[in-house]
Amino acid sequence: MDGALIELDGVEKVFDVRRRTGFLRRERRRVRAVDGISFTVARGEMVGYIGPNGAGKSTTIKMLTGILTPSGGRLRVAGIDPSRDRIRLAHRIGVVFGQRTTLWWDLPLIDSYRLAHRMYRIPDARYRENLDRCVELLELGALLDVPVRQLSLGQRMRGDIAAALLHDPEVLYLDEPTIGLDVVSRTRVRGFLRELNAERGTTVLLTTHDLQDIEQLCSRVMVIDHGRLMYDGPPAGLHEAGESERVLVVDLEREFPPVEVAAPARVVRVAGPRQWLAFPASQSAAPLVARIAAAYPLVDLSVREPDIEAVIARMYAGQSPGGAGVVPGARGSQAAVGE
Ligand SMILES: Nc1ncnc2c1ncn2[C@@H]1O[C@H](COP(=O)(O)OP(=O)(O)OP(=O)(O)O)[C@@H](O)[C@H]1O
Repeated sequence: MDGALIELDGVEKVFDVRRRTGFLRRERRRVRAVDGISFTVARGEMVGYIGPNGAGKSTTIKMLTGILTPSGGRLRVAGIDPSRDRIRLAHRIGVVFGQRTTLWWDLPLIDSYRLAHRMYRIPDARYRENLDRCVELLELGALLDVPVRQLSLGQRMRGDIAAALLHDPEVLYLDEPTIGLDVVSRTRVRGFLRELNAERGTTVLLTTHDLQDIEQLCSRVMVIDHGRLMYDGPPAGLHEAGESERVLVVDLEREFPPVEVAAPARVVRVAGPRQWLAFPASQSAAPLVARIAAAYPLVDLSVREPDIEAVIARMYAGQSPGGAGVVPGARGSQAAVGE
């Protein structure tokens, strides 16, 4: 890592929204989608950017690509002001929006790549090399001649990731890259991103609703809510800051009273032979499982991860000023202000 590649200093984005409130009446509201965010991302970092629906994630990414102009603050990507120099920046960044495709719907996959080759004026040898590598690692070989509209969601997503990387971007923004993917596709996409980051040192900023994406890929995560940065630190600290819990579900041979386990683990639900035990997400499930298996006839078990909304809700509840990674003054922000 040599210096900051992404720099935000007090960045804001305010939208003016007109809403019909009656037959002839309209109300103007100002929505503060991003409310004074500051952070830097160093070259080679792989950072998660998470938050509940409407938190301001996509708005931040759109400002980082130059699609939206900030209402205030200072923003630089690779030393470039994105909204002023969008074309020059486009050669340095790659963008994947999980819910939309940049590929040509009716054309075979390879045609979108040929187009990128020309559009970005990628040297022939470099294009060939990058394409071969993406085709191999993302297993796209059999799909190159298939029209994009015939691809499954997972295949299309892999196709989109390759398209974003052909011009060797230094930064890759990924907006929900694993949304709607099955387990196999998700694992493949995560494996590829890990390799890309390790081998090429590509800086990755990833928004997702899947906490496992963050835990498996990122050494740093930022949480945004109501347009403000709530947390910036390691993923493990996220659980500590929010004291979130995982749930161990055990199936016993028959009905039992609530199983006896040591605090802070506790039984939160019993239904016939099945019992649900909550325990801190920062702790391993292994000792708990061992204890139950030693004392009860255990038939089956599974562990449920907390979702992002639950982690953030607990973070609000348990937020202590100056706690590890919790951004001071983050609480009490307002998403919208009236005029
Ligand atoms: N073009 C726009 N005009 C008006 N309001 C907008 C616009 N884009 C976003 N917003 C509002 O700004 C806020 C932040 O939206 P944003 O899409 O950045 O959230 P998000 O964190 O990406 O949410 P999600 O996880 O649902 O994609 C929301 O209140 C949203 O309604």
